[in-house]
Amino acid sequence: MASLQHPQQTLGEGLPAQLDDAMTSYQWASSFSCGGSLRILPRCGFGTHYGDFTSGKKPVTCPRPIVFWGKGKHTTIDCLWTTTRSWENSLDDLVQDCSPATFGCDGENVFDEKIRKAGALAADFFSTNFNPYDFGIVDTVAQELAPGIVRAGKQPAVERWGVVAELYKLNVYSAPSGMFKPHVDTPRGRTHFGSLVVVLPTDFQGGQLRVTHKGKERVYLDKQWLDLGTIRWVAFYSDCEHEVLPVTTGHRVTLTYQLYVSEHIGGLVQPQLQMPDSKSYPMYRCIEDMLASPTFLKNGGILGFHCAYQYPETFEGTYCYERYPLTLKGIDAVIFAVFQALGLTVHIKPYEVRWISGEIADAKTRLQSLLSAEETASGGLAVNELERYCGGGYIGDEIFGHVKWFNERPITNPAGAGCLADAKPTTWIGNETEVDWDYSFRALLVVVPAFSDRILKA
Ligand SMILES: O=C(O)CCC(=O)C(=O)O
Ligand SMILES: [Fe+2]
Repeated sequence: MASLQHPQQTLGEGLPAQLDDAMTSYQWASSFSCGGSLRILPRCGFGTHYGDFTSGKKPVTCPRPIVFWGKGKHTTIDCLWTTTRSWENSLDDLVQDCSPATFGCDGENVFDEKIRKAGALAADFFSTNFNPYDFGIVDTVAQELAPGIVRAGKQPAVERWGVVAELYKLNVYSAPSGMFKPHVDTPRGRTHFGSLVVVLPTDFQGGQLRVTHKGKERVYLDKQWLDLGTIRWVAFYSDCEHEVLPVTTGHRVTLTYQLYVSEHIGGLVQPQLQMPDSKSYPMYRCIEDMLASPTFLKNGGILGFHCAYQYPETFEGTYCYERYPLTLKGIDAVIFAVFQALGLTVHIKPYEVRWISGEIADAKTRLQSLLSAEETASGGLAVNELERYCGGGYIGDEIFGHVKWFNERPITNPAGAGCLADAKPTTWIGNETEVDWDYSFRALLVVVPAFSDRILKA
């Protein structure tokens, strides 16, 4: 019996539609990218930048960034520091020592200046004094994008989780036409979720970064003239399509990092960092009311949510699923967290779009079907089969035949389609080729007991 009763319970028919609305508005308001800036403050004499953090009044500043590369070469990157530095190399030296940047396309690293015009130094060919951990950048990314608002429930090891930023490349996009056409970043493993771009303080124009997700667009780095002498950074979910617009003057020099969720970095992330209370999401109340309604999936069944984002997947199949909750992004993490907080089991199953065939019912019919009383014996069997998945075992895709879908199946990310239509006969480009990992969709499969057995956690 449902332990929670709300007045809305009698309005059973409208409840799925309310949840649908709450999910839509959350998606409109939620982040798939974030960014910030950091002022460079040259130091004279003694003293550190970190000491200032305690005052709470001064903005966080950072020292001039220096890049070291080649045999003893180095240059300080600060366009406001105009004095000639005879003891250093110039920015032009750095630009010249970069190799032409490639991108991944159909399993190969391809060089094609119609898609990407840039220079690159791989992380093992340079070093820098700039460290994004020092200025709260990684902490901010963890708070804004961290999929890890969800802890993987039963595992104590997951108490310490956090975000790791792995230095990947130095890139230079130079005038008159340095750019990178729309693409998604190549997935690099199960816990990979995003990309961080740090733009060093050179003087350039153009070179905005455009990131899109489900029709929403954010443009970063579009106010250079205000930002001379600052380091700017942008982080985004790497399955979201993005592009670097043409650089019209100067050199745009960036450090790029791969963002991973990590469970074992202890000191870097405060274990006491709280996940938001699941009850604070508007979806919580909708879901609670829906489950408390006797008309909602009366005889129980598997309620399916198609995830809004795509996730790295490898050929080995759907094992190691215990880590999946840590990497859920945005609304996907919220839906997972809410059902889990209410005491229901939620399984995360990757799939390819072609596995889930058939017509997609319109929203009204789909939501209405959740309130109809039919379906059952096979629903019960499927629930039992799904429970076997609990121990990390494999469950076949037949399960999808028993799922009652809440939302519509997503369409494949059209990354690069626009530019590649002219350039190459393919539909997918990444920032590097990668044969072992691909983006796949995921479904959240919620095991909903029959109303008579439903006990919700308060
Ligand atoms: O430099 C940027 O703003 C983004 C670069 C990028 O998309 C990439 O390196 O994959
Ligand atoms: Fe990219």
